[in-house]
Amino acid sequence: MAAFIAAPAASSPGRRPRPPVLCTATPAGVSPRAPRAPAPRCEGARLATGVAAAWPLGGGRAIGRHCRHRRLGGGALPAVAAAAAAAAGTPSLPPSPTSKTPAAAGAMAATAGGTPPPPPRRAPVVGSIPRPTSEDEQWLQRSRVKRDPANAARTKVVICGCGSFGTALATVLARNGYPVTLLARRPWVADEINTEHRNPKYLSEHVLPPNVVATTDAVAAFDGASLCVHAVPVQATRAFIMEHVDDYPPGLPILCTSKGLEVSSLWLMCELLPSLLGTERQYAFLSGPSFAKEVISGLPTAVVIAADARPFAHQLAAMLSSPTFKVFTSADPVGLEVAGAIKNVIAIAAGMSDGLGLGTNAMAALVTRGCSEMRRIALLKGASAVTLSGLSGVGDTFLTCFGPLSRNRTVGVRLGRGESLDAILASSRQIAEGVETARALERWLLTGSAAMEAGDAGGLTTAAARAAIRYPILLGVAAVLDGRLTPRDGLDALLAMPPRQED
Ligand SMILES: NC(=O)c1ccc[n+]([C@@H]2O[C@H](COP(=O)([O-])OP(=O)(O)OC[C@H]3O[C@@H](n4cnc5c(N)ncnc54)[C@H](O)[C@@H]3O)[C@@H](O)[C@H]2O)c1
Ligand SMILES: O=P(O)(O)OC[C@H](O)CO
Repeated sequence: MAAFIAAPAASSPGRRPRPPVLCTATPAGVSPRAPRAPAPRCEGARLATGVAAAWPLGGGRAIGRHCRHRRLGGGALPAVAAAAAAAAGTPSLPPSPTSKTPAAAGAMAATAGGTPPPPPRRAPVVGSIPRPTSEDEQWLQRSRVKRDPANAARTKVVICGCGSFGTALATVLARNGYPVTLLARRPWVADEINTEHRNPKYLSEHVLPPNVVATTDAVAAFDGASLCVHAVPVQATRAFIMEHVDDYPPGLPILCTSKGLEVSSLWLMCELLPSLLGTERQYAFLSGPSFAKEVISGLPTAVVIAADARPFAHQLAAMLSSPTFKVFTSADPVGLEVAGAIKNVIAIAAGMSDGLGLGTNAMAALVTRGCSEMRRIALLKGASAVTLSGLSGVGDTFLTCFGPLSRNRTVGVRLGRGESLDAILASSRQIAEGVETARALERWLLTGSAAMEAGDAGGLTTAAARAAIRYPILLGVAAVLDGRLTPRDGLDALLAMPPRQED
């Protein structure tokens, strides 16, 4: 890991984006403090607004038509995203309630009851993800060659979130030779990791490699780090980052593993993190079928890392890859994240079906139709269909819906057997992200850009009526979690729906 990405060259409309500029300044690997190239221009946003303005962005996020401001309906610059989305005909998520920008406030007023925004004029663009270029392939080769033990030993990784997945990824990285520091919340947890080489709260039966250490001191944890792995649950992320925001070294790249939609903003992690930690750093997102327990046990696992800047994804893939941990790369963080969030909600539904004893036919139908709902939302958000059929899409959905280790599935099974949600959550120490994500999704589907979705939905005109037809499983899970429906009534309502053309 001797080189890292400084910034891509600006692209012009109609021209093929130029390859990212590489910074080879630091032999110790990813340097958060390396001098940066001039900020690129965000062509997508500039074209969309028709103004020759420029926004500073880090990494490869501003590459022509792949600009994240066009694809995302929120993020660090909601006004820009909304303008770009409107011009491109791509719906956007409502801005964060905490947003301070006047444009965002206006957009919120519109969502809250003013004039509704116009429906999109054309269908979202699908398949706009770039193909690997020869430069990408060269990078992949170079990255593989670079993972030599001496270099790894000088590349410190800090992991935020000392739970199951943080601990499992710490082990993967440490086995590859990287020194890892887990940022723990409790001193006794850090002490036991340092003295006994075990995480006493999560996966405690596993001995951690000696190059995994822990601390509760954030300044010490971040000091000298070349990469930060974010494994804090989605709903705790905002508070966690607000607490430590001054401790993050400028430019420290982030690899996020959390899956879900933040309830307060309705944002994905690829929108939330840059809004909290700024756009002048690289972000990548890891997902795919990967139970922490199997990862730490060294059982074969394959995941995907997505980043707007492909070389960054390649570098991270090289850091994490091993014979039992295969890392594919993608340039579609939005697709990966939408799928990662929604599969947890589908898994709750699958669990309910199992808990009710409805059999495998029902389960397969439910999961398949759940995937249709996932696909509809992902395409609305500008994701690639390829991502949805990949490891982070159906791959992780299969694992979570059918795998006995899934916490989300377990919540569903217990609901189906008649336990209350409060009792289930009170008796579980671990996070089931699908619970809060289901609530966020319901709000987004009823008030957000999905509610604006144009097209034929049986002549129904209200957003709620259209959403009920298009997203019966996702909305049904939210209603059950909220106590408005029993699992039995929810599944009966699904069965009572008239058959229609499969889509
Ligand atoms: N466990 C898995 O198999 C797995 C696999 C892939 C992805 N993920 C994702 O990784 C993320 C983390 O999941 P996990 O399995 O590690 O969860 P977990 O329940 O095992 O642990 C959560 C960790 O977050 C910490 N935490 C909670 N609130 C916090 C706060 N306010 N500030 C700081 N830390 C806080 C807890 O102390 C704990 O260390 C989730 O989004 C999950 O979907 C999990
Ligand atoms: O245990 P779950 O339901 O949170 O699922 C874990 C991971 O997301 C599997 O990839």
